[in-house]
Amino acid sequence: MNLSKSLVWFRRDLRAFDHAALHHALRCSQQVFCVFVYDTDILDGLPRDDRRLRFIHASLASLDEELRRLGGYLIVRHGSARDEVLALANELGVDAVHTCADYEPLAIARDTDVAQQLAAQGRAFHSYKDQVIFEKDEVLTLAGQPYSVFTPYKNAWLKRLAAHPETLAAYPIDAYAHAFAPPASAPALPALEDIGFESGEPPLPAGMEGAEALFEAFVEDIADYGRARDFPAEDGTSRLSTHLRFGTTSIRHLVRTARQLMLSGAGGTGASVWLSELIWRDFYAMVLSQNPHVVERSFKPAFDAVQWDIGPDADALFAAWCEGRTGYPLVDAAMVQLNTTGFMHNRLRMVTASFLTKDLGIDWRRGERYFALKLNDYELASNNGGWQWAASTGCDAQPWFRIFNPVTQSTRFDARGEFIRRYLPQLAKLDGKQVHAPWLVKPEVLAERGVVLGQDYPAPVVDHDAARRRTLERFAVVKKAVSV
Ligand SMILES: Cc1cc2nc3c(=O)[nH]c(=O)nc-3n(C[C@H](O)[C@H](O)[C@H](O)COP(=O)(O)OP(=O)(O)OC[C@H]3O[C@@H](n4cnc5c(N)ncnc54)[C@H](O)[C@@H]3O)c2cc1C
Repeated sequence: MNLSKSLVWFRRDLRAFDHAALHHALRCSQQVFCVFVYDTDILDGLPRDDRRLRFIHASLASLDEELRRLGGYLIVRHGSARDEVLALANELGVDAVHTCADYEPLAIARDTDVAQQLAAQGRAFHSYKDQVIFEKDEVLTLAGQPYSVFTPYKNAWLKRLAAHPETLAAYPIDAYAHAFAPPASAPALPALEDIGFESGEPPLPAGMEGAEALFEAFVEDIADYGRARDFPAEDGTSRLSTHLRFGTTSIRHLVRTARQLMLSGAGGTGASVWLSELIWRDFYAMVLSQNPHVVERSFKPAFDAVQWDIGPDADALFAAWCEGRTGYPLVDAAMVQLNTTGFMHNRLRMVTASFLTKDLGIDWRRGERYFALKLNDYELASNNGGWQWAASTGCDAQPWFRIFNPVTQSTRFDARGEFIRRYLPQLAKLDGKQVHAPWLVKPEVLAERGVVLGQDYPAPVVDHDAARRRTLERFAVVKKAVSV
């Protein structure tokens, strides 16, 4: 390719290092422009005070600064992304638009549309793999089918990486920076208020430097990750999910580092456990791209026969779950963490998703949508995969007869109740034994500790054992249809 002018369209790849589309555009063009669009097709459905917008806004400032250091700049537009990109491509007279591939069905439809309209203007559209290590059908079973179980997928993924180590090679930018179009009359980046959102601090350190600071701190303790990652009161995980979601870090950089730590022995057992988590991310991206029906329906069609509870009682239980009023402290503390910070620890995502579907009998799609609204790191593939796993409707799912007991999970993973007390101060005076199931504590003892059930903290909205029996009945419709 030998192009005169190119436009790089940034979406969920807000960085200026190890960036596939930027690298290719710079290499093959004489002049490269960069754009990000605050896409009204996505933003119109969001609340005006959205933590993710604050993260994006801060990350764009960091991206623009880095692009300027390299000799370029970022153009930021607000509108329907497909219209804005087409208009800008026309305005600048570029030969091609370059992007990093997105595997979500709506994004694929948008990109196909943009590619067609660009073609009609005589311009090319190039899309490059960037957000995962292996995409689409790059890792298949020996029979040429997509995997539906994680462990064999992971083994095949590792085998493919061993055979193709060049997959992890970084896409250099600096060496080709002379091709950046200089920032002649670039307007300042718009403030969040200019696009109808409230401004404020991002929910976590944003931008490339925010990601790198988190990663460096995490690597110090990565050896202990295999143990620490299960305890929500500990700071035992990387917290990089939001950065991976918006591409302020590079998945190749993370995998390369994890592998180096494994090879050198410096990462103990933790580095390989952490690498597995990154492979889960690729797995769910693959599942979505190979099975787009999961967006609306169960991965396993037989599970569409499950009848979830609906009606006013189910609505009231759903509201109690959303607001952290179920009377099960670990579930409630987790929901308060989500509502107040936009983050929820992985163990608690499993516990709360299991509770909604198996204890309250509510459709996983309602929970999935709530998480989508609240999570800073929300991404369709991992969220859908996680929910279908917990609801037992997905690939490699938790079998429906293994139902998390919210009290046992609490005593096991928050033994001293530290996490619960952090998010439910009304239970702060209960000791490590009482805090997991306050309804089992004598009312006079509770009262001494400042808690009246039903007043300071709710009584449980369901009885777990009875709910468990109802769930087993609910799943009886699929018992014969599938083998587990
Ligand atoms: C019901 C449910 C919903 C979820 N929704 C999302 C979501 O919307 N976005 C999201 O990024 N993750 C989601 N996860 C996966 C996981 O909970 C988060 O990735 C993790 O908690 C993020 O914290 P961390 O960055 O500290 O993770 P770490 O433990 O440090 O893991 C490193 C990275 O590996 C990836 N990862 C870890 N666990 C998983 C997993 N189970 N599936 C896929 N990728 C994983 C993430 O990119 C994560 O940042 C969901 C899990 C469940 C059970």
